[in-house]
Amino acid sequence: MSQFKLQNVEDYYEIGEVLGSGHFGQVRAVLERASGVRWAGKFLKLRRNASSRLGLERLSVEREVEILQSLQHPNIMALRDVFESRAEVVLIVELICGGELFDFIAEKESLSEDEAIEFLKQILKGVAFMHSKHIAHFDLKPENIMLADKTVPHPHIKMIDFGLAHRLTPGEEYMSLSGTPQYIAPEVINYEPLSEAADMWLSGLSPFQGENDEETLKNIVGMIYEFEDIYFSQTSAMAKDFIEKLLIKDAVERMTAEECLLHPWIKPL
Ligand SMILES: Cc1ccc2c(c1)c1c3c(c(C)cc1n2CCCN)C(=O)NC3=O
Repeated sequence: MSQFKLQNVEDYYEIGEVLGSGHFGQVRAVLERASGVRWAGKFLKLRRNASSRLGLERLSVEREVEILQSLQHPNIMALRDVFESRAEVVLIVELICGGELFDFIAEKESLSEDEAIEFLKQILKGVAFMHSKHIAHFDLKPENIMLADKTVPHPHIKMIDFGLAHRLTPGEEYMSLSGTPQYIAPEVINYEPLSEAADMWLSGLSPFQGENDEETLKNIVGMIYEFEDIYFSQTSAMAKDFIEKLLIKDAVERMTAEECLLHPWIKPL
């Protein structure tokens, strides 16, 4: 059982505004008293007892911490410190000020394929790194792809929220139904053993989006999608080939992150 710092987090960090919240608890801006450096604090409510449905099991928090401690990469949010009290664990993590990639793209008039490739390469390098350590994120979606600083000419990608991440042991089957409907892979919906390939199921503009979650899930399992002209008329054939090689139902046939980095759309000859 991992031991986190038992000191009061507020003795070391001034707690600031809420940046976001989710199933786990809240993310708040924090200021390190000794250095004046700004970080983010992920406040995770712990389950009070085994029968409670509220809060997180301590074991799942330990898993997230252990995974973050082994993932030091320029495109993955860094973990700095961990505090715990009776009711919560606080992860002190890198403050990522550039907002979500999704919003950055939405605010732009247009995004060229070259600009898209520049972002995609960073995401793929981070995913290839975590997969090289047999760690899968299992919740890669636009909200979890952020920018360190969106005011620079070439913004830097930071992947966040490893709350559903898992270290996969070769030969050990891992199933889960967690994830976000419009972005989860067919093998998750079918409750089949999962691998790093579940992270490679294209997320972003989901071509499977249905009227509701049930329809979306049916579209995914049935591989019912189309490159609607209103979105893809200006998309190159190479880009569509890249997408099609990711939207493959059989996880074994789907491109890996390393294979994506060698695809001619990403790495022209
Ligand atoms: C400036 C800002 C604004 C919102 C933030 C964050 C930072 C943020 C951060 C993190 C997470 C898990 C969620 C976060 N959120 C919530 C939204 C994330 N999709 C994080 O790990 N570092 C952040 O800065």
